[in-house]
Amino acid sequence: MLYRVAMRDLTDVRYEKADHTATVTIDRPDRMNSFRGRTVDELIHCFKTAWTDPDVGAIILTGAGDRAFCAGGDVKERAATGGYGETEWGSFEIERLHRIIRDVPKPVIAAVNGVAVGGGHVLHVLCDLSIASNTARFGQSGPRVGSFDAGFGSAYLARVIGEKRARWMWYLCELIDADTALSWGLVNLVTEPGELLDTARRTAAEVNRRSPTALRFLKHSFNADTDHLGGISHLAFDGLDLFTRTEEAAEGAEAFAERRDPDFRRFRR
Ligand SMILES: CC(C)(COP(=O)(O)OP(=O)(O)OC[C@H]1O[C@@H](n2cnc3c(N)ncnc32)[C@H](O)[C@@H]1OP(=O)(O)O)[C@@H](O)C(=O)NCCC(=O)NCCSC(=O)c1cc(O)c2ccccc2c1O
Repeated sequence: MLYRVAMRDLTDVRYEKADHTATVTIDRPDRMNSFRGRTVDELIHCFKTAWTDPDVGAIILTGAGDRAFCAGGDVKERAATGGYGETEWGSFEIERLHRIIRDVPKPVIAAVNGVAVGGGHVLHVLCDLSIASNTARFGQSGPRVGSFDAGFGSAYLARVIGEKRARWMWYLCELIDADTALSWGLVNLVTEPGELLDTARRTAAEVNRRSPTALRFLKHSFNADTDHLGGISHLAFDGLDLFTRTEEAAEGAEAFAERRDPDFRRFRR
């Protein structure tokens, strides 16, 4: 079934605007703010709304509750259905969301209020700035649950924190804490949990005092240096689409849903 996203129909995401700052909140706390197809469509809708609103100068991305910023793709949905559910156009638009976060000509600030893992970790990495609660944890989990992000999610991450650390994150699938993330340059600031949103709003307010045209050109120029990774992402998402239909990927998702360790031994080549 297809549907059209409209602001009044948002179910998975909240959109608020105050003091020239748009706050986009992933609102699925019972699933650790993981995303399904509809969540991604709604996020795109909110980012486009903020992009085209001349009254908005900066955007904050955060998660509902105090446990999770975003736990990536909804693995339970994938284990049950093999996909990420209904979408506006029948396609899972995560690659478009990545592009919009990079391309929107306004600074995007991640307020990481809890765990940022898998595709949720990629979202904060793509934001211009990241501010974390001291309870936040960060990691990649694809090789544990039968997935990967071989474009911005790996190569751009390596650009941000260095090759060894990025490979460690992807190969071991361990979570790191906020202080380690700060020391790796993965986040800009760490705050007390209760001060996170105020700090993000204050940062957005500072950004809003700067020349929007200068910021727009700076963002594009920062991006230009790594934009070729979009081509790799494109290739990798097509590869991931094929991979998620395999028994190996299903073993990862099913093991997560069944709360057991995956057994990938039979897939070694
Ligand atoms: C996030 C965790 C580290 C949290 O651990 P913790 O011990 O604090 O909490 P629980 O494990 O007990 O979780 C609480 C509750 O939330 C449910 N939950 C957690 N994460 C998810 C999720 N991703 N999807 C659905 N549900 C989730 C969990 O089952 C519990 O529910 P109960 O009902 O049992 O209480 C830890 O939970 C964790 O490691 N989660 C999995 C993280 C993960 O692997 N994410 C997905 C990676 S793959 C991905 O993100 C991805 C991204 C893409 O862009 C894709 C694009 C195209 C195709 C595929 C893609 C893709 O796979």
